[in-house]
Amino acid sequence: MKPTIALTKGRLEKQFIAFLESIDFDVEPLVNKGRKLRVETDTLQFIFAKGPDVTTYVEHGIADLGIVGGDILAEFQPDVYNLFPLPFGHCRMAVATEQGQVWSNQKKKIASKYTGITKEFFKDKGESVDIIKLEGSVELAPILGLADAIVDIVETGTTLKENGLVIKEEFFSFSARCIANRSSLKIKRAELTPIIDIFQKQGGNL
Ligand SMILES: Nc1ncnc2c1ncn2[C@@H]1O[C@H](COP(=O)(O)OP(=O)(O)OP(=O)(O)O)[C@@H](O)[C@H]1O
Ligand SMILES: O=P(O)(O)OC[C@H]1O[C@H](OP(=O)(O)OP(=O)(O)O)[C@H](O)[C@@H]1O
Repeated sequence: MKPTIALTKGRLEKQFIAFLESIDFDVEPLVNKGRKLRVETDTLQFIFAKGPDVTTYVEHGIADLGIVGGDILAEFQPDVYNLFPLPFGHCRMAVATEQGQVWSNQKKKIASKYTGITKEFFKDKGESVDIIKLEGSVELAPILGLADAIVDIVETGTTLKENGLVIKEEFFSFSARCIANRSSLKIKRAELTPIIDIFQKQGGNL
């Protein structure tokens, strides 16, 4: 059985393929996969899934390695080896509010896709908040009065800016990371070590 790598679809998939290309890996089967969710090359099998599901496939040993955002690891805390950062997917997690919002002492409503991270953040501050779970377009929540603030990913800051929001506090910087199934690292050490080494070494050079 070829080693299996689970890739996060979307942004990270594109950036990971560019990374593979930069280390002279033949990415043609990945680039031309169409709607296929499983692609085999001569040496590897790739599967494509949403970030939280990448961690599930790796945790269950269906995938040996995974490429996933640090945000997903912080939110879901899967039981996997969190091996090393990759040189793409750099973002920050931030609390943001409407420009000019007065931050009173009253209990706040915080909207986020990341309820676990939000809960931990305010718990560490000793502040009790009501958390409202959203699935995306989180920046809408303060504008429309659903929440006082959001906790969300910021990369360039464009989405915040174009929606009249400002960062109140940044608290977590992260990038994409390479994760591994705990047993695979022992059982398939011989096959996985060269892959891990090249990702880690080349990642450091970019
Ligand atoms: N604006 C961003 N810039 C860079 N990386 C990002 C950004 N937003 C998210 N990411 C990273 O990419 C990963 C995948 O995000 P992406 O937006 O592609 O998928 P998603 O969160 O499942 O959203 P969607 O449901 O729109 O596909 C995130 O877990 C995070 O690590
Ligand atoms: O700082 P920026 O460069 O503007 O990037 C940040 C935006 O990117 C992500 O949203 P995404 O595009 O994944 O859409 P979503 O709101 O549906 O999650 C994130 O949730 C922010 O909204």
